[in-house]
Amino acid sequence: MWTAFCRIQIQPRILVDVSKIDMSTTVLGYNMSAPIMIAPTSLHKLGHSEGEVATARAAAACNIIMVLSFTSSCTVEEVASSCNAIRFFQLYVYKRRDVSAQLVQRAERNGYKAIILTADSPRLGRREADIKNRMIAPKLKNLEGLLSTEVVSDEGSNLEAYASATFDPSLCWKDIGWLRSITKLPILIKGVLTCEDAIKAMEVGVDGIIVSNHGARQLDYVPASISVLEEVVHAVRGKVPVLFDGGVRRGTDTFKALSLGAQAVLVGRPVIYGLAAKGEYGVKRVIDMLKDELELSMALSGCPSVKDITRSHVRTERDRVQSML
Ligand SMILES: Cc1cc2nc3c(=O)[nH]c(=O)nc-3n(C[C@H](O)[C@H](O)[C@H](O)COP(=O)(O)O)c2cc1C
Ligand SMILES: CC(C)CC(=O)C(=O)O
Repeated sequence: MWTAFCRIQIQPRILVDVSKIDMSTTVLGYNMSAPIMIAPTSLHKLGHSEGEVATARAAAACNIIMVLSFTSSCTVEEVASSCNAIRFFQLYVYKRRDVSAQLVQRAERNGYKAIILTADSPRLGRREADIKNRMIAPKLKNLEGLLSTEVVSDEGSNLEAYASATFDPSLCWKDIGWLRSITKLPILIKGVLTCEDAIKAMEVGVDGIIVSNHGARQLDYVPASISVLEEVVHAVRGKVPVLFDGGVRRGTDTFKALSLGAQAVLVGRPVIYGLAAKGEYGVKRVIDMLKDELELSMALSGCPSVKDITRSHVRTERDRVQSML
């Protein structure tokens, strides 16, 4: 993914008044200090004893939106009562639909503002490190009293065994209607990589799209998500917001994704690294670094505000090929 970002050049404009840089923006009408969000990642207590509560407090301190994973270590309620961060809730749909429905309804009751349906995981990808290390299955506090996620298997990845036992591989487009019937919250689909799926998502009436390849953890040989962002943006034609994740490590990466039409980026691994290193402070540092780098990139590109970042501020490989024809 990093090499895909490297292939995109930035085309700065000079002699623009950049004495003030405004990174603020909105997603689904919620204000944020910068177009950077926290991607849903599971089990934050593997990184730090305070888990998602620390992550959420950092999101609140930075005034950015956090997406809580369905497979979080802390409960929906614990995270909600820990701070005033704007939170979205990521959903996996289980074979036991009633369990997923209860989680959605708890999220709604506890002030989460949107449901992010992760649609790229009917099954778990073949994660060979997890198989070799005999990855443990998560004990999910959210599901206490609802469903046991303990899978007893002596070999391979217990995470994979857990996913096979619980995730519903029959989930399909018509089920967006089911999800609509159980919540009033906006629904965003995470895992779109083609314009065909972007069009289908709009046909079933989703409120937003997240271009993502799940951090390259699912299917090998899918494209780097940054390389398909633009075609999805074209297909969507501004009808719903398009968010982006995958490989954002620098402010320049955020700048490139915004130039190609993303409304905001989500960041996965860097947040977990910051959490593991220094808890809430570590996550805040990671976000502050990404914000500082974006601010400088905007200044040096002649973009005083997020809306000033346009398609003509980047040059992709396709642009270079076309200019040679
Ligand atoms: C350790 C880990 C756990 C993840 N857990 C989830 C999850 O529970 N739900 C989900 O939708 N995506 C999950 N993802 C994918 C992220 O939401 C995101 O798509 C991806 O990590 C973005 O790429 P980045 O890590 O390069 O920023 C996970 C990713 C990682 C690295
Ligand atoms: C528990 C897992 C299925 C969470 C996930 O989405 C991931 O590890 O990529």
